[in-house]
Amino acid sequence: MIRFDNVSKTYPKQNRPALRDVSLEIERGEFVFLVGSSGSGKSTFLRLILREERASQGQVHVLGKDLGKVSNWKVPHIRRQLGTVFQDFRLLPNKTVGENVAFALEVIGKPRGTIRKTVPEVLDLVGLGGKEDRMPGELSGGEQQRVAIARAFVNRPMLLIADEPTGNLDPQTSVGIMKLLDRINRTGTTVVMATHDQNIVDQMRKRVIELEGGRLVRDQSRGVYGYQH
Ligand SMILES: Nc1ncnc2c1ncn2[C@@H]1O[C@H](COP(=O)(O)OP(=O)(O)OP(=O)(O)O)[C@@H](O)[C@H]1O
Repeated sequence: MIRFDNVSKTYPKQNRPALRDVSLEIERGEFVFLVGSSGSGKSTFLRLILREERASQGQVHVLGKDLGKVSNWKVPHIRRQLGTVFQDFRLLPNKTVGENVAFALEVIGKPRGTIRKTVPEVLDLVGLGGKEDRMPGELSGGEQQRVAIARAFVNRPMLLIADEPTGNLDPQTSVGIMKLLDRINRTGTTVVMATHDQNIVDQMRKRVIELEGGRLVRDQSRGVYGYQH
C-alpha cells in the first residue's frame, strides 16, 4: 500500500532535512499512528504520500506506483484513491453538509442519481443522518469533522490520510471520531494518522511509527504514544 525506501526530503533553502533516510512499509488494511514532536517530519511524511511534495532522495511507492515517476497530470488520478482529513476540517462554508459531501463525487464525474443515493448513506454512516441541509457553521466541531470524514470516505478510498483529525476537539468528541475512523478501517481502508493525542494512541493500541528530527526512531505494533520528551 505504502513503501518508503531510504527516503529523505530537504525543502528548498533548508540545510537540515525534514526527513532522513526513512524506510518502512504499510500494508493494506493497517491502522498506523504517526507520532513525534513538533517539527519531527510528520506532515512532510504525509505530504510525500499525497505527492504534494517529492522525495529529495529515495523512493515513495503508494498503491503500487513510484510517486517519483508519476507525472504531474496523473497526480489527480492517484489522489482520487486517497481520502484526506485535517485538523481544521476544511469544509466549504457556503455549501450545505450534503453539498460538501456531494462535491467530492461531482468532481470525479459520478452520475447525479448515484450522488443522490450515496450522500445520505455516507452521512448515516458517520452519524449525521438527517443533517444534510445544515450549513457547516451550524454544526459542532465534532460534527464538522464527521462531515469531513464523510467527504473523504464517500469514494471508498483505499487509503485515508488524517493529519491531527482530533487536534481541535475535546477528549470525548475525539473518542467518537476515533471510533468512526476505526470503523472505516474495518471496512478495509488503510488509515495513516498523524497525532499528538497521547490518550487516543494509548487507548487504541495500533501500530505506532515515531519520527524524531526526520528520522524513524520507533516502529511498534500495538504501541503506545511513547515517553515524555
Ligand atoms: N514548506 C516548507 N519549507 C521549508 N521547511 C519546511 C516546510 N515544511 C516543513 N518544513 C520544515 O521541515 C521540518 C519538518 O516539518 P513538518 O511540518 O513535517 O513537521 P511535523 O512533525 O508535521 O510538525 P507539527 O507536529 O508541528 O505539525 C521542520 O523543521 C519544518 O520547519
